[in-house]
Amino acid sequence: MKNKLLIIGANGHGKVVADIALKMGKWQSIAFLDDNENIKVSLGIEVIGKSDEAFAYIDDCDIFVGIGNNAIRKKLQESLELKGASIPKLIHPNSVIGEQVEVESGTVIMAGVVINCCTKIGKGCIINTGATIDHDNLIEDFVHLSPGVHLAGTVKVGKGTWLGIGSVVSNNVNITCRCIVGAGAVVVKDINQTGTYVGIPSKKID
Ligand SMILES: CC(=O)SCCNC(=O)CCNC(=O)[C@H](O)C(C)(C)COP(=O)(O)OP(=O)(O)OC[C@H]1O[C@@H](n2cnc3c(N)ncnc32)[C@H](O)[C@@H]1OP(=O)(O)O
Repeated sequence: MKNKLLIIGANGHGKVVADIALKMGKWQSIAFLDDNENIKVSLGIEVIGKSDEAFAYIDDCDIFVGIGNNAIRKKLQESLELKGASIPKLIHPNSVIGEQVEVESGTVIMAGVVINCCTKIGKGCIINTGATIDHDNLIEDFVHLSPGVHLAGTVKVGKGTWLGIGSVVSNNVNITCRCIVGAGAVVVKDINQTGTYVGIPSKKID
């Protein structure tokens, strides 16, 4: 771990990420990179360059990708990993993490999240505000669980899948890779085909 943190992305999601990093109190200084030249300061934190400048900071800073889009976050994090960057995990002090929970690098766990025991969360995930993940879940890399998502016990969410705000998944359900589950959907059966699913019970629309 280094004593400076660089966050790529100074927009809405990046700001929430920075807020969590501030509350963790582990870094002496925090800065942003963002490709929008019009953003000079965000949340009172300076934007010091563009995202492709991140590699110049690898020796001095921990680097975290604060971008909500799963595919873009994956691409950036994997290119940083290849260059040997130190990528932290960010865990809000007001989240509740059970015993034998594993969380990998580049994942952010936001305020009010509850993760019950024996769950594994991969790298580069977003576990957004107030989501709950019950026991024995497997959340693969670069998944986004939006605010207020609830996963029952023994759920598996495949790589790059995005669960929309307030969606719910019943126990023992598997969702495959790169799916989108719409806001408020209820998933009661396995989703084996990549696509977009909405409604109660959820049905494929795309
Ligand atoms: C902190 C943060 O902000 S984190 C981000 C949180 N944001 C979210 O969770 C947003 C989740 N997004 C959604 O639910 C979106 O509606 C999506 C991704 C499922 C679909 O978006 P699009 O592909 O643009 O689909 P579109 O809006 O054209 O809708 C297609 C059809 O599905 C219906 N539909 C779309 N979303 C839903 C939904 N969540 N539940 C039920 N029906 C839905 C639409 O009414 C439309 O039906 P119609 O053809 O009969 O008119």
